[in-house]
Amino acid sequence: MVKNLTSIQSAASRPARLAALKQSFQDWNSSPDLLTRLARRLSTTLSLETQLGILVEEIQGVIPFDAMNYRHRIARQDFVFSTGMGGPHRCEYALNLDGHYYGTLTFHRRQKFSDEELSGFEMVIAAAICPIRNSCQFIAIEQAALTDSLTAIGNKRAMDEDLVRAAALSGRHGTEWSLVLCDLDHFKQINDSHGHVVGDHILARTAEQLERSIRTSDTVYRFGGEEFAILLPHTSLEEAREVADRARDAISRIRVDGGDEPVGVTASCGVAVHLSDENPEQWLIRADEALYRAKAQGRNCTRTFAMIS
Ligand SMILES: Nc1nc2c(ncn2[C@@H]2O[C@H](COP(=O)(O)OP(=O)(O)OP(=O)(O)O)[C@@H](O)[C@H]2O)c(=O)[nH]1
Repeated sequence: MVKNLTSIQSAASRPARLAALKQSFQDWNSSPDLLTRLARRLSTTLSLETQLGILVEEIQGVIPFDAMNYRHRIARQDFVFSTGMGGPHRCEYALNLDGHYYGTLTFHRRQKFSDEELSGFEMVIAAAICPIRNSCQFIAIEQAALTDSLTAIGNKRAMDEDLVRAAALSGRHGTEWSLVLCDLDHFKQINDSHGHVVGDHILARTAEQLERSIRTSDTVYRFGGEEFAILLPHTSLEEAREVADRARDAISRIRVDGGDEPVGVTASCGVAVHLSDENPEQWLIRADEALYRAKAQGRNCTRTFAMIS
């Protein structure tokens, strides 16, 4: 109680400082100074794209340029931002902070940049690098939350998000979406006979093989222990069935060193094409029913939902 009273009294005895704070807030909020405004605007967002757009706007006001490009590889994905058309002269800045790299910024112009302009770029980049670092780290964390750590492909959360998007897009412009569920056969036996390390190697190789057997527009996920899925845009049920059979064939060729002998595995697949007005759960349930039928009918085969309805 006494302590609280003291702090209230000491706060009340500092009106000059409060007035200075108020003034400084007003200056900060409406500052004509580029670096203050830039730092304030960049700190309002964790979208790297929005930040780079702000950077373009603010720099253009002092140093004219014809094009700006930014590129960085974040969490195994290329992030590229480009604006304008490049000129023959360029200056390039690798963004490094505390020993970490946060991408490369390149400015292009028809006329050569002067030394003053070059040092101007450096000052602006020095003010922008911390917010850019924060956005890069945010993308990496977001990506990690959607990635399966053993196989480095999308996890269940990524699959759930993509299924919602796919169900919304399905049917628009005549787009057909198919879903393949792919479950390794008797995987428990592999773990029990050869150990979890061998099992883990098989899971990692399965993800590799699945990624190799699809187009770049298709996506592979590991959504359970030995359960994988492939989401296929612009793909009919019959085409998806062919993809599933190709994936099973690729999986059946996997051989992992199991000590005495190489260890192989087979997979069963269930396929369902998205029906109009169907929600993602209903779609998933139908693909799962087809998979259940593939398991029940001897494994190492593909079943489509159409065949069992
Ligand atoms: N090595 C390894 N095993 C896992 C992992 N996640 C789940 N598993 C194992 O996967 C096995 C799945 O077993 P079940 O669900 O009985 O399926 P199954 O033996 O493949 O049988 P069917 O699917 O009916 O052919 C279990 O033994 C789990 O312990 C993992 O990350 N690594």
